[in-house]
Amino acid sequence: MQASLSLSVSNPAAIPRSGHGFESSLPFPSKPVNLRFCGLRREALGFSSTSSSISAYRSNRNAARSKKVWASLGSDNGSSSSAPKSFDYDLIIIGAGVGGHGAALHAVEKGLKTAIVEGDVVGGTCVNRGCVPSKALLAVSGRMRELQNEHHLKALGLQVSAASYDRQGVADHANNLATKIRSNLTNSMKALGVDILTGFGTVLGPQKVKVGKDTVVTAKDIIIATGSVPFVPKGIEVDGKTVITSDHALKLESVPDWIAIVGSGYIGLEFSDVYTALGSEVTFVEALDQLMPGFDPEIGKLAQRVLINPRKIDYHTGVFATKITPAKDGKPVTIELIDAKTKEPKETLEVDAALIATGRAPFTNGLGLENINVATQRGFIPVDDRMRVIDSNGDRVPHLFCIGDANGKMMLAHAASAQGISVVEQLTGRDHVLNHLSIPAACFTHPEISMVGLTEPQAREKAELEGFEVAVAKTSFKANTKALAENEGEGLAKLIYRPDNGEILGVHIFGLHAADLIHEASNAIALGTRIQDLKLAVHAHPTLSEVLDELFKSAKVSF
Ligand SMILES: Cc1cc2nc3c(=O)[nH]c(=O)nc-3n(C[C@H](O)[C@H](O)[C@H](O)COP(=O)(O)OP(=O)(O)OC[C@H]3O[C@@H](n4cnc5c(N)ncnc54)[C@H](O)[C@@H]3O)c2cc1C
Ligand SMILES: NC(=O)c1ccc[n+]([C@@H]2O[C@H](COP(=O)([O-])OP(=O)(O)OC[C@H]3O[C@@H](n4cnc5c(N)ncnc54)[C@H](O)[C@@H]3O)[C@@H](O)[C@H]2O)c1
Repeated sequence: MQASLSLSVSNPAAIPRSGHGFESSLPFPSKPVNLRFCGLRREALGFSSTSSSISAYRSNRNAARSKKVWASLGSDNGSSSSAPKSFDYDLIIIGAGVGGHGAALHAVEKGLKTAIVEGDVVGGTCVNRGCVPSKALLAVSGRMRELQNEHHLKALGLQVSAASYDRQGVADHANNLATKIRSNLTNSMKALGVDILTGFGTVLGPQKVKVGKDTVVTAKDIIIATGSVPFVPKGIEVDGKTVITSDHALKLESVPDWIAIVGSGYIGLEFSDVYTALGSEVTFVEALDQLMPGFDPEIGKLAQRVLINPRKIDYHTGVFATKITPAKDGKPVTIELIDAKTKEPKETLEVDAALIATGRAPFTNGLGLENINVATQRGFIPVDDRMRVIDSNGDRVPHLFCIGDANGKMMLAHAASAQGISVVEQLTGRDHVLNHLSIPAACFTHPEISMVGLTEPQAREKAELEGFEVAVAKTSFKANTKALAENEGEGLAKLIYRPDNGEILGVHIFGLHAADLIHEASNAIALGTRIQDLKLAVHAHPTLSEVLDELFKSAKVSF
């Protein structure tokens, strides 16, 4: 079940094929271990290393609580002979992205003495090169789109003279937001007493981590949360100017007149929204037979009608971009395409720029996994459903967990964080298995797309295998007062469910604020709430949430 889910989110075509190189955005210059880190070692020996009395109090309290935690863990997590007898920390997390951050905050809340190791900057992909700056650019593209839509403005009785933008101003908005959120994340960890150790982390052996060149720290448990980097297929030359990945695109150093976007998944689609709003023409190159192959097909079709067809976007599907050469000496970027099935050469495109959005590769190089007999699978660290790392013999590695993009289960920020929280729950005495089918996903285009659970084809396949019936209910945004008041009636919500017992199998939404609306459905799946109970829930009028109210009410449950 989980395997098929992870494929639906992180498309199989995007998973790096073995032997393909990828561009790492994490060169990790080896940084000297900072003073803060040295202080932590003193703390481990009984000295207070923090200047604030609150932190000192928390640290002592954590240490006291952690003794209890260790005692309560029993022998299940048994350690190998080379394992240390006492520990600097209860928990060390390698990687301070959103996954590591979520795990760290929950760990200190639960009383664990916690350190987080970061080789670059706090916040990882999401904060510095992902969710955060991309959503800042999308906030701009949403407003530009609205201000440029005369028909829409006229329907609201508004008149606005030509909208324009300052590229550097837009870029600054994205960069400033990333800086602000990075600082929030750092401060939240410091305030709660998480020790931030700067340097590249390597697993030396059971319960032992090297930070930077030669500092060794020990912990009862270790979580690997080292994330991912853009995956660039072999044959594509990235110069960072005319052939770029999302790492470069988020800096918005230019807005090309014509840009090819290779890959029509989340990154491709969101950037097509940004670039077309800022005036670029976009050409999609997609290996599979349809655009947006990861979405429910009906939602994908609607998205194509609204997000692709009316915009300055054309596309080539069923083709691989095999060779891409950056612009040079007045010559354009060239993109050689081959038929995805026959592998016959097709055409060569000439464009101003190309954005490579062909998925992400786990960043697990240099982690020292060989020291603990763990072999990666296409770079991903194998884990079980409790995020416990599995070694080359198929056995659990005691005290070692991996969360987030590095395990490849679901490459989303909130999934990484939820996995981290789930691990901490286990470490502090409460067994917990995260239901990945309850984790929502959203694409922040205008309008937005969101989903949770299975697509209709996946649900029908499962139903056939397990022998139950599937039903589908739909509601349109056209019948929703709030959406019509906003002149945003284009939208659909779709519910896939079991009519025999009212179980929700999947919900897909395309429309205004779809990313916020999905949580009623995802929480219902997480908590096991059935449709017959949701039908009785009350929604404020007039709100967009009534789209889901109508959706649940229109389902025919024979329970
Ligand atoms: C353009 C873009 C937009 C996105 N938008 C969204 C979105 O809107 N919503 C969403 O849910 N997801 C989004 N994502 C995905 C999201 O960013 C990732 O799923 C998420 O960042 C994964 O978190 P993580 O903690 O596993 O890893 P990361 O965020 O990648 O963090 C890993 C951290 O580990 C550090 N590290 C790596 N190796 C070591 C080592 N050996 N020692 C020390 N430190 C190390 C890295 O420097 C990094 O800071 C987006 C991604 C991209 C690229
Ligand atoms: N809003 C969000 O939550 C959000 C936004 C951006 C990124 N992300 C995450 O980041 C990850 C990476 O996003 P992404 O869009 O790069 O990956 P993706 O897996 O969503 O899409 C990659 C696309 O590229 C196509 N492709 C692969 N190789 C190709 C080639 N050589 N030629 C043509 N097409 C090719 C694939 O068929 C697929 O459609 C995703 O797993 C996603 O979860 C999430």
